Amino acid sequence: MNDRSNVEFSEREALLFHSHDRPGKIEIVATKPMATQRDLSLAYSPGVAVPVKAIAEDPAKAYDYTAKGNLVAVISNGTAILGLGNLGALASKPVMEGKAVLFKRFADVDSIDIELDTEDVDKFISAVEIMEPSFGGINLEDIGAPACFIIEQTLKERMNIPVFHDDQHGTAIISAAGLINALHLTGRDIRDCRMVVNGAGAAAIACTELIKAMGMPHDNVIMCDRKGVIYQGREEGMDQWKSAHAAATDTRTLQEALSGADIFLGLSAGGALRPEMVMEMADQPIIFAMANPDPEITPPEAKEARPDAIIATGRSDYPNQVNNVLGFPFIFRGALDVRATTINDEMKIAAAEAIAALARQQVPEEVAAAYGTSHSFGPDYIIPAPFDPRLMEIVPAAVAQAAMDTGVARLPILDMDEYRHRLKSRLNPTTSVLTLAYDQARAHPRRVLFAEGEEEVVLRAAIQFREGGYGIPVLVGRDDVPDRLRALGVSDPEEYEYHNSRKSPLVSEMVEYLYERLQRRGYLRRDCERLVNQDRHIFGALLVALGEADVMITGVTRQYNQSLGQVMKVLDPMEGRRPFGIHILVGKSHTVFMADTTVNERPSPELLADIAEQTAAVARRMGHEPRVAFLSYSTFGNPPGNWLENIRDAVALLDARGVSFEYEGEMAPDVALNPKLMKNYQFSRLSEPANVLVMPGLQSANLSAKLLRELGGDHVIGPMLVGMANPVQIATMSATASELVTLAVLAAGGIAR
Ligand SMILES: NC(=O)C1=CN([C@@H]2O[C@H](COP(=O)(O)OP(=O)(O)OC[C@H]3O[C@@H](n4cnc5c(N)ncnc54)[C@H](OP(=O)(O)O)[C@@H]3O)[C@@H](O)[C@H]2O)C=CC1
Ligand SMILES: CC(=O)C(=O)O
Ligand SMILES: [Mg+2]
Repeated sequence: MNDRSNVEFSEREALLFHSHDRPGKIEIVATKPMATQRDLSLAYSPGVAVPVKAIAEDPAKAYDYTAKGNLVAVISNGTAILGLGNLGALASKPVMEGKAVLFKRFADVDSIDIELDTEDVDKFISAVEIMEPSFGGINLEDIGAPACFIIEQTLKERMNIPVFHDDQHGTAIISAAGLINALHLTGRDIRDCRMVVNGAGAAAIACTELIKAMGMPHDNVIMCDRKGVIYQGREEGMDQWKSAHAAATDTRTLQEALSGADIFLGLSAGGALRPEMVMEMADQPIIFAMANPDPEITPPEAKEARPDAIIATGRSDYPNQVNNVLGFPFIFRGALDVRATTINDEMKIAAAEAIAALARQQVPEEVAAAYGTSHSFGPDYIIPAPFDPRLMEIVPAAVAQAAMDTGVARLPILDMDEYRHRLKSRLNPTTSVLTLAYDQARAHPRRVLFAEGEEEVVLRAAIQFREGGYGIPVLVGRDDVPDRLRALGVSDPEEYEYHNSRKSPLVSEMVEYLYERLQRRGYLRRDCERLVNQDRHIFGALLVALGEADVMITGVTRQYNQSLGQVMKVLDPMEGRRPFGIHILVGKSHTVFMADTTVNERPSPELLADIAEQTAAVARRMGHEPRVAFLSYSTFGNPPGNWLENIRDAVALLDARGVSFEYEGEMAPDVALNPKLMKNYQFSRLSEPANVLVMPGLQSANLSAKLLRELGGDHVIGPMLVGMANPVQIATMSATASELVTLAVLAAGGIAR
């Protein structure tokens, strides 16, 4: 299918993708149980009559009792399917289904595709306008110009929900965001640039209008269509929308128009821009070849002709994807959440600015990983990737705020911070659990020591930690730390504190400190000197011990137990505590805490009881009412075995201690977690499935945690080390930067203790 980009697939593969399993890309999933007769009576007749009457009395109640408020129709007649042209309503269905699933994937907006088999503008309008009761918003898609302008304008006037032609405004918003950053990088002022737009259809006209509204003078823009330059006085193939952009120019072809131009904006068809045309453009030309599926010119061709160019396409498999997918899910999210009556210009500009600003910030690790290479703001990264999780928090909030500021919000958001948290948790359950911890870390920034500052993943974590405002990173590393930070896109690496064990003035104090601790454990002074100079875990832990940092993060360069062993040469557990590890499993609707997954091989009854109490405390700190299950292969003595006494004694110890949470055991994991199986044990003291699982021993605990991490559907946080006097977190060797930041935040915020 395509041999030039870095993603290859065959036509067969594309067809199989769409046909395998269940044909197509969407299905409907019920949000209410449909298991019993009673459920059916409530969901349908007779129960359904109650909300019917309520809505008849007060139409706004439709938002409370139906899916309307989160439902968007993606509607097309297939007259301009991508850049493939007019292939009809039915052929557009795969694209419309695709848009519907993107709505869901990126912004948790429910969406359904509707293909209307008509090119008659009035019929199209009548069909859509009577759908208003069904939907919270209408996304028009792939309707050719000029019909699309009339359709959208009329529907906007007639409907009281947002109507948004994505090829026009979605594209305009994203290309404006990309252009803001490309101009920024090349030091240009929008008022002095010359731009050539190829295409004069839905997308091209809307993009040009927005860019002119942002300050580019009308006389600096030349627009071309299939017949060449749209000049003043041209009569052939014109309409009122093209005429509005006709230029006073002697040029007649795209090639002539491009001579000396700063910007090429392609919204036409694949292959329309040839390398020799690009050669004529100004220095550092900006080339947005946005036709889909094939751009006007491919990035390799453009780069060969002009190595100094900044190049963007509409595709995800090249750098700089300027595609409306970056916009429409998040724009509708914001509009739906305030029940906006429309999506106005202020909301569009707010979205463009928010997206542009995001690209100038440090790229999160999961995004860098998805790209397969590291990215920071520059010619190959002028626009965030659609799967950047920050889009979901930032863009809808900006759109919702603009809707409120311009008086089109029917349900204003009273607490914007709370709304942003809600946005994050819609997609990523981990973040809702962590939100408080992140807030806490921001409110009380602490000094966090990243002991393995020679590792790129650690540097990334330190950057994210600082840029997120979560605290002050302190790095252990050599003198190239600033250069390496700069290479990762940090503009002020000198602001980062780092300690080099070969040069640190603290070394002699550290050696004394360590020798004092280890002299009766078989260590000579010179052993201690060597440890301080050569072991970053020891050196890092000593920095914490001497008060240079509050929290320590390490673990990516060594096995867990080796890292822990070194750290414990320097730092102590809390008085009367034995450190242990917790893995936190975060699913779509549940969070489970599993312990001890990392430290104690055969916990005694006392230790099992301690682990239960302390893990319950962590669960509480993370907003969950703990229900502890002591796990075993056996449930209440069945099958009988030799290893149950420890667990029973631990349960008895909790009885004696009179703890304030539910606990029960011994029980198998399915009994602990499955409500149906639980019902077989009416005497059990757990009122609901357990959310704290105390494991009987390290073997089963560690391997369960690792299996779940590798195979399970849940997101896994941890292992989180608790019980140390100074907060220390030891990550796994496979940890990503985001995972390191999470551990740092949990430790700094006092949740992991
Ligand atoms: N990256 C993105 O996010 C998006 C990309 N697009 C892409 O933009 C393109 C246009 O889409 P849309 O505006 O919806 O479609 P329209 O049908 O509304 O407009 C197409 C326009 O392109 C012009 N055109 C077609 N071929 C050429 C050519 N070889 N040279 C010059 N002009 C040409 C047509 O000229 P004429 O008027 O003479 O017929 C027409 O003006 C498509 O390729 C689409 O995939 C669209 C939306 C978003
Ligand atoms: C991306 C898009 O909407 C298009 O190419 O039509
Ligand atoms: Mg489209």
